[in-house]
Amino acid sequence: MPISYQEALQIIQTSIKPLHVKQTLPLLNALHRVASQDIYAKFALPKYPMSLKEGYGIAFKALTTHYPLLQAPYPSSIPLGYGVKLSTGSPIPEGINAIIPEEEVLVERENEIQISLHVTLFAHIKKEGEDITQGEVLLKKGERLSAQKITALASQCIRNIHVFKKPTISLLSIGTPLVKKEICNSNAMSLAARILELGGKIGDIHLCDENEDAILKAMDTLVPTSDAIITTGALSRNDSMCSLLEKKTLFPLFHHVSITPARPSALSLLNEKPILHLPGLPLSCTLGFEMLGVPLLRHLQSHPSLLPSFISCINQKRVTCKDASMNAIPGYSDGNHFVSAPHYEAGRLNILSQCNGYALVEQKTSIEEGEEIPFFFFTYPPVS
Ligand SMILES: Nc1nc2c(c(=O)[nH]1)N[C@H]1C(S)=C(S)[C@@H](COP(=O)(O)OP(=O)(O)OC[C@H]3O[C@@H](n4cnc5c(N)ncnc54)[C@H](O)[C@@H]3O)O[C@H]1N2
Ligand code: MOO
Repeated sequence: MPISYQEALQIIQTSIKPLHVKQTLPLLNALHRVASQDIYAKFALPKYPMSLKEGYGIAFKALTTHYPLLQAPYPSSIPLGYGVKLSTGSPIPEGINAIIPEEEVLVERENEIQISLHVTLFAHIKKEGEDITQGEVLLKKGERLSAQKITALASQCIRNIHVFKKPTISLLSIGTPLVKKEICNSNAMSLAARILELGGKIGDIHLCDENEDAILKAMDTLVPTSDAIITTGALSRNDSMCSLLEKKTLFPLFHHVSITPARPSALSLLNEKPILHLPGLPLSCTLGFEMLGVPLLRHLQSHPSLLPSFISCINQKRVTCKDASMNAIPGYSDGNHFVSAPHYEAGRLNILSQCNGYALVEQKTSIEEGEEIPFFFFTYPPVS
């Protein structure tokens, strides 16, 4: 009896330990890595109020249009009715409460400006701490370092950050036709590329025949140098991977999940290292990885949530679901609408290259046109 998808996720969360191995890296080398501690702002930015325009700062005085200009060094506070010349980014002297951009000045002389009576107080002034306040959290433990997050860290002169070690994932492709080179190992390359995209490292990629001894031997070789292993293939009834799990030679934390495709998937532990077993059929393998491998990788990297973010999309074309299990339906979304891939049977190989994500639906016989469904982008937020 397969367990539900939610139960499988819960088992990943509760039975697998996140890696929690920390390293310190220079900021740029840490791009896309997961922070292992909160990082706080050491100081406020800007450090002082600054002008956002080339022009003049004035200490506004009602009904005044002529402002004599003071030269630096300024008095401790600019008296009402006086002005100073300022550049973009200049600190604003005490007492200045409005900026007049130079193009709005009516008459510009060396010692005096003439402006209109209508002045907007505090316009074009960036306040102290408006960008970043002292003590503010810039990056949270578990958050991934993006180019956008780097802006804030670099502005604080932070050069090195503490991140979690990348999980090293090894792949074991099971199949005699693979060993005999009758078929090319597209599953391993596909998973390896996806693991790299998700911030993992690839350990070894091994091939082995569909026999129990060969599988166990290969796993013994891979375990010491890997944080986790993914096997593909030989999960059909009576196949060697399936029987190793059924006999509990490899103790399954779960085996058979109520998901479509990739129902025969399993998770086991060998020397405390997680082994995810995915089917060999290419689309079952890749979508099984999205449903179970992505959460495992996120968990190993201490992500607070196992599933990536999703958006709600309006289904554009009726889709029939295979059964009531959690169905992953590959397709394309423009951010608002969803269209499923035309044919996505488990054995198909090159479907996902025309998709940018998948919808997840459970307990449904069909998804009607106009129905709202959750959609997961392969890369979130989507690139291009
Ligand atoms: N009688 C039944 N048959 C099947 C059942 C069932 O309940 N009763 N379950 C089906 C389900 S569900 C799945 S999923 C698959 C699981 O298949 P396997 O994991 O045993 O797949 P393999 O036999 O290893 O491979 C099948 C096929 O896939 C291609 N393949 C395999 N590995 C690779 C690779 N690394 N790169 C590229 N392509 C690969 C290849 O064409 C294999 O021949 O079982 C159903 N059957
Ligand atoms: O994993 Mo299978 O894809 O349910 O045919």
